[in-house]
Amino acid sequence: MSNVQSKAPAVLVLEDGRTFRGRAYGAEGTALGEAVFATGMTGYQETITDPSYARQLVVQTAPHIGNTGVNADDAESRRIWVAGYIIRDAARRPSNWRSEQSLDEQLREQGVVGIEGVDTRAVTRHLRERGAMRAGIFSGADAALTEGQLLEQVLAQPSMAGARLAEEVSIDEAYVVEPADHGWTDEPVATIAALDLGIKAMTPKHFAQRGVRTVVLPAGATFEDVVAAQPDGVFMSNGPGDPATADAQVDLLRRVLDKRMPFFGICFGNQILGRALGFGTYKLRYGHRGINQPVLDRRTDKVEITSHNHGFAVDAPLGGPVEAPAGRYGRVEVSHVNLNDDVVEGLACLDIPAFSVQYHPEAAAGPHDSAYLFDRFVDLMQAEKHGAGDARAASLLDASSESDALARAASAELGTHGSKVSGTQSRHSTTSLSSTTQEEN
Ligand SMILES: NC(=O)CC[C@H](N)C(=O)O
Repeated sequence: MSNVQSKAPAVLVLEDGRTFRGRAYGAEGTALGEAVFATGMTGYQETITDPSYARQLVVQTAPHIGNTGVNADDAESRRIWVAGYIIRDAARRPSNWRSEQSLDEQLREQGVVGIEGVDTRAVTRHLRERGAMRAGIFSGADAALTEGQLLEQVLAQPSMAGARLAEEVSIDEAYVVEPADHGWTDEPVATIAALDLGIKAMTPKHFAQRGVRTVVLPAGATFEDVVAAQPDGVFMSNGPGDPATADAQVDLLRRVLDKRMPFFGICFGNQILGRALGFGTYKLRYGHRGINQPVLDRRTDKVEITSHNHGFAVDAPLGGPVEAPAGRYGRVEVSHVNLNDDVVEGLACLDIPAFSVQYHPEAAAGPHDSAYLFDRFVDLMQAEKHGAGDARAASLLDASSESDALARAASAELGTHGSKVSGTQSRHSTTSLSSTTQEEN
């Protein structure tokens, strides 16, 4: 097997000077990016092909990687996007009936530098304490330089804060995903314009399975492009980089909201809605990346186990509804909260048809608990189309008056949860939703 031959030395260098030695995995050379850890026990192929990981060196906490190989169906986009890959034990031999290639081969083919044989638990603990940071993987001849020289390269790269990357991973030409492509046999129920900021393939699939046509537009699409798709609703996807740089998309979304077009956003899309409504965003210390994050839907009081990949979050108040700081969109409330650290995981507007979540209802990989959000968007578009928008707003209002009570009940229960660890990432650690942490992840 090709990965058995690959034993050149490799080193991971973090920006604070800590180094970890291992062996080359995938392509040999240099990879620079932000070191982050992902806790999913499955789904490595979906992880590496998620465009939101652009310019990141991903540490997998699952110790065995590559066991089931890779195949064309499970890729979430057209290529691998992680800038580098850090693992403990590489499978010597993929074993699965769906496997078409080994992961090691595919990383080589696409020129992605990795490192194996690293104590990924130690790397993860370090990043958890010190925060995600700039790093480099150097293998083969590149690993022969002195640690000082390698560190210099690590420090010469820009940091993730301030990075504008969505345009780099997006498409050049619009395309359409038809419901019929995914088994829908009736007439389409709606059309949406979806801004590809790093969209995952599973997202339009979810829409298609509900009868929705998705017109996927490049990240730089204008309001006129959106209108030309004649959409019943607008969607903004997940994507890499710092949401503070997404001014063009924030402006576009404001025009969408001004026209009262129904809106749904996922991850980067949630951060853009947050900004359009007038909230700020901030960088989390180490972020949420994995497939087992507990999130409370405050409208239903249900806890979902969810898929995450974000390093930034919206800075919005966790209490009841507030007037959107931007002034012209009425009231908004935090609809979803992460139960590990109180980070804002969703926003719901009460007076306009718009909502979003910070996590990944499309899963891929991950649990399917949150797929109801796609149904919620279809319902929202139908309600607007049939002039039932006011009734919808009223029903949201009812739900929101319940949500304080729900949050209090959740808080009482969480009080017995016994948190002990340093460092929540949230700006809201003193609020009523308790101060639990990310210990279990
Ligand atoms: N998956 C995403 O959309 C991530 C959004 C943003 N790049 C963040 O890290 O928070």
